[in-house]
Amino acid sequence: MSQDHTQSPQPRLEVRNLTRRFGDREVVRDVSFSVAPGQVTCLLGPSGCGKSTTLRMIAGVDRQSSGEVYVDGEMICGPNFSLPPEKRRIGLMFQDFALFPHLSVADNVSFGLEGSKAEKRARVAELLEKVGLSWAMDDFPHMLSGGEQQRVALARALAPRPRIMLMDEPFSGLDNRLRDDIRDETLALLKDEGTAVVLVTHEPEEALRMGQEIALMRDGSIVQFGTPYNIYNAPVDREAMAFFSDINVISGTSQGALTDTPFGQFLTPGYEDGARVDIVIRPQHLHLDFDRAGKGPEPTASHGQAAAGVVVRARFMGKESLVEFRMEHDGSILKATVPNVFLPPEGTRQWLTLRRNRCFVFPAK
Ligand SMILES: Nc1ncnc2c1ncn2[C@@H]1O[C@H](COP(=O)(O)OP(=O)(O)OP(=O)(O)O)[C@@H](O)[C@H]1O
Repeated sequence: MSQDHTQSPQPRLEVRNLTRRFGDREVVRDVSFSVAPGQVTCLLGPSGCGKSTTLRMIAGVDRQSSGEVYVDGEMICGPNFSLPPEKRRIGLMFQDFALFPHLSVADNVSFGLEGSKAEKRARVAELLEKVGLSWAMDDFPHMLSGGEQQRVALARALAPRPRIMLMDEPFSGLDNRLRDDIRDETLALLKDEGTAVVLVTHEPEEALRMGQEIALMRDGSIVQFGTPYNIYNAPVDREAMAFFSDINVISGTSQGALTDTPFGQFLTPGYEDGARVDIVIRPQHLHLDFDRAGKGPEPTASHGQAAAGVVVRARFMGKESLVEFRMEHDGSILKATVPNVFLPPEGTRQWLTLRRNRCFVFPAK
């Protein structure tokens, strides 16, 4: 059974049970989700998981094997019906957007617009103002920077007032600082226009930053759907957790619904006696006990008991430092991020605790 990721009230875009087979391989399997006007849903996942194929089916440039797509409640493709791409009122924006080099910025934006000359001129002026490029109206694309060209492409995609915008890694050609600015501007503009957006990315930071909702995909299926907060803080499995950050794994064996670890006992309800379990935690939720080298802190309800490890590596990374420990109890390596410039010297012995409410229990791999 596929999960229903649709929501009320009526969504602008609704994708129901989309499946795409190439030969006997299902590259997209039973994908369902919906997007409200002015909202951004990110399709996030590793290369080859089926994100672009999903987008291509919504755009109408690829045909689904089964499933349906609705826009404002009207079916645009289904078992015996497929509206041609140009009739779908769907805007597209890809990484290798191509502006017409021989047309001015204004003509690029008005290309494909219908209506009187005056109407077109007004819409072009409105959009160029929104993307901050009124001054470049008469310039040609080669006279603009990469970021400016991207903004022209956005204005051009938005000019015909698409109900939906499909974006496939649209920002990956830009350098970091520029990318952050353009992402934020783009979001504001899309919201302002009330466009429903599906954004494909393989970068977790981009999805967390851009999406009101994230569909995490793996091997053609959505494995988790939710707000960035929930996807990050309540991962469905170990892979979903590891997709967003480094993880630390503390292995144990469940006995009487409890698992003993050097960090104290964890509740592991639902696991049979003898089942191997992994307690998983992100590096920022490991705490270092700075004050009492040599003598561990007392156990607490929120942090459990402390286990000792020796610093094997400490790296300064700007806002935070990453410290790696070799644990005394089993020689495993645990990583902790420390939110300041504190860099303990290699070889220092320290006590570590885990924030217990940030630990997840998953079946051992
Ligand atoms: N026309 C096709 N014929 C056969 N297989 C295809 C075709 N198009 C895509 N695939 C396969 O479908 C799978 C999903 O591809 P898709 O491009 O949707 O993935 P993706 O998640 O967007 O990856 P990327 O981020 O690398 O673009 C891949 O294994 C790809 O090889």
